[in-house]
Amino acid sequence: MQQDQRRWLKCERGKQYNKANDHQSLDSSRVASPIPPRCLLAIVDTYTLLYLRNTRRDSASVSRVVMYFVLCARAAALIYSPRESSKARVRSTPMLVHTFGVHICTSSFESRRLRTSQIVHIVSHSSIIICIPQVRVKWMGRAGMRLSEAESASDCILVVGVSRPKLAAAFLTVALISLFLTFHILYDSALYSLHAAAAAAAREAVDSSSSSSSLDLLVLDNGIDDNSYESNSIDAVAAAPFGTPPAAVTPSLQLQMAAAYNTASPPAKAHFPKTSRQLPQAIIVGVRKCGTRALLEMLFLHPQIQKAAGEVHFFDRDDNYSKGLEWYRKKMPYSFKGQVTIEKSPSYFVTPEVPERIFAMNASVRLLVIVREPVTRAISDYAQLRSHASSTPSPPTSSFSSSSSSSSSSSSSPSMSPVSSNNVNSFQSPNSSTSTSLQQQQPQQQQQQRSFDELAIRSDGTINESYRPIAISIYHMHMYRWLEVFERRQILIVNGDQLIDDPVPQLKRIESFLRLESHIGRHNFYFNHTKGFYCMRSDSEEKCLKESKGRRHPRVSPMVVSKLRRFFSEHNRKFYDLVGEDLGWPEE
Ligand SMILES: Nc1ncnc2c1ncn2[C@@H]1O[C@H](COP(=O)(O)OS(=O)(=O)O)[C@@H](OP(=O)(O)O)[C@H]1O
Repeated sequence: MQQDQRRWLKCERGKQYNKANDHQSLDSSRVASPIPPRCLLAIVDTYTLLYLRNTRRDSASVSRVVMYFVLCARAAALIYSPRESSKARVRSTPMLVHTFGVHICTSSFESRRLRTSQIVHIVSHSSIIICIPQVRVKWMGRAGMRLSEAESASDCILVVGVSRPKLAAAFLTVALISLFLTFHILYDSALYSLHAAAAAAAREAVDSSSSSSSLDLLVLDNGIDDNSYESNSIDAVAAAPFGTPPAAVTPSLQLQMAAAYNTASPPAKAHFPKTSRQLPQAIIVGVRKCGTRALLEMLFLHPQIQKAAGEVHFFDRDDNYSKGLEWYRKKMPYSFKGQVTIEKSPSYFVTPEVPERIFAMNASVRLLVIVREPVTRAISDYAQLRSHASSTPSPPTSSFSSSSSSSSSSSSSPSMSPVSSNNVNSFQSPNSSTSTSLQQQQPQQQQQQRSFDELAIRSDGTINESYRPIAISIYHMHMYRWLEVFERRQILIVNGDQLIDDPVPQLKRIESFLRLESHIGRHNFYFNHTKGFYCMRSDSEEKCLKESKGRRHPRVSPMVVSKLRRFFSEHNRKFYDLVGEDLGWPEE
């Protein structure tokens, strides 16, 4: 105790000394005598205190040796470069003390700054005690800084510096968050790689299954671009005049599709613990060529959204539907609890049975209907049909169905009322086409060689409403069926034209519709001038949709366009009334 008191006195004496010599250069002769020989100057900040507290002085660890050299260098810098700012030095000095093995004694220091010249002086004499204030060691008890009874009495240090617990806490928080994020990113990328590997394996399986078949019609893309599964099948159906049974998908092709899809499902074991395949809580039900793929990919930027690969066509194809919900569930991606699984199959929108089937699966499902200005959509549809017709080899045939026959059959087709039982099949996709033959594709393929103008406007100048690209664009004819089954609040109408021009506002609407936190923002997009569309950017990659999205449209005569717009204006108004939103499409 006596020793403690002596040390205390020394500190106090130093304090007195400082008071007396406030802002004066130190006179070493005046302070030399009462000072124990091993006392050194210490300028201690919070981190050093922590370090001092947690490191045993007698441990000869590598870090201690390294520290010794570092501190000696710093001491030299301090002594020989007095012109450096005192602030920097005050920060760098404390370790000196630790290395030279000094203990800490504290006192109620008065507030006062140590001048650079003083520090230099102190260090060069290395045997001075001055108690300098501005020590606010808030988070280390004073007891922790006092000498214990057992310890040597010869050491004492000067404590100068500023304790910064808040800064330390901030650093610690940032460090912890960075650690957490790093871990999260690693975990995410591992998850992504596993899924990618599963998808690649699935694609390989599909490739091999389709290449081994005699018909090379099926191109299944399990990833970003969807058109594959839909394109060949639905396009063929779409090419048919409205109201005629779909003709493109042969039984053998259907079998291939089913086989391909069976093999295409990712291996059941490729998933993380705590993930499972969920039936979709939200479905993009259409409309074809309105940006359904872009919408799904953009939504997939949201961490809470998982998307099904490709198009599942569960509800619109009887053969798929007959396989049951478990089959459908297995087509869904693995998801964590709380994530929303989304599927998109654009032909759901126009297939009469679909609303009730979806309702039977989940009465509270959320539905997204993306629409686009109807004439542009029809032209886009035509462009796709034409592109696929030209890339699909024509079977040898001499038969050719003239345009008038197609038109007349269309005009005599039943009205589009879906409640008519005759009409149920009119929009039915490939599942109902099992009785059709390959030959029936021929006129459709050849039909696509004709111009849009010819196909959309009959020779007598009337609109060919039964031409499928036109028929699909008459949105209210399909929409009302959905509203007979679902409440309006379960359906969100997405503006496909705006999604092209400026995706973020539409995506924000959807996030809120799906009750998800807002996450997707402008940082997720950049405009690709070559493509003429927005492309996506996430932490890991930048991605544009492939060429089949954003095709060059054929030239359509302005007269035909304005004629079609006039035709659609009344239908559009009916659609606006039905959904209670005016999408502002041009009427001329
Ligand atoms: N960001 C972005 N990049 C590329 N394409 C975009 C994008 N956003 C919307 N679109 C529009 O999406 C149209 C294709 O629509 P779908 O994906 O619904 O087509 S499909 O029914 O699945 O075949 C496609 O139609 P076309 O331009 O006629 O090809 C695009 O206009």
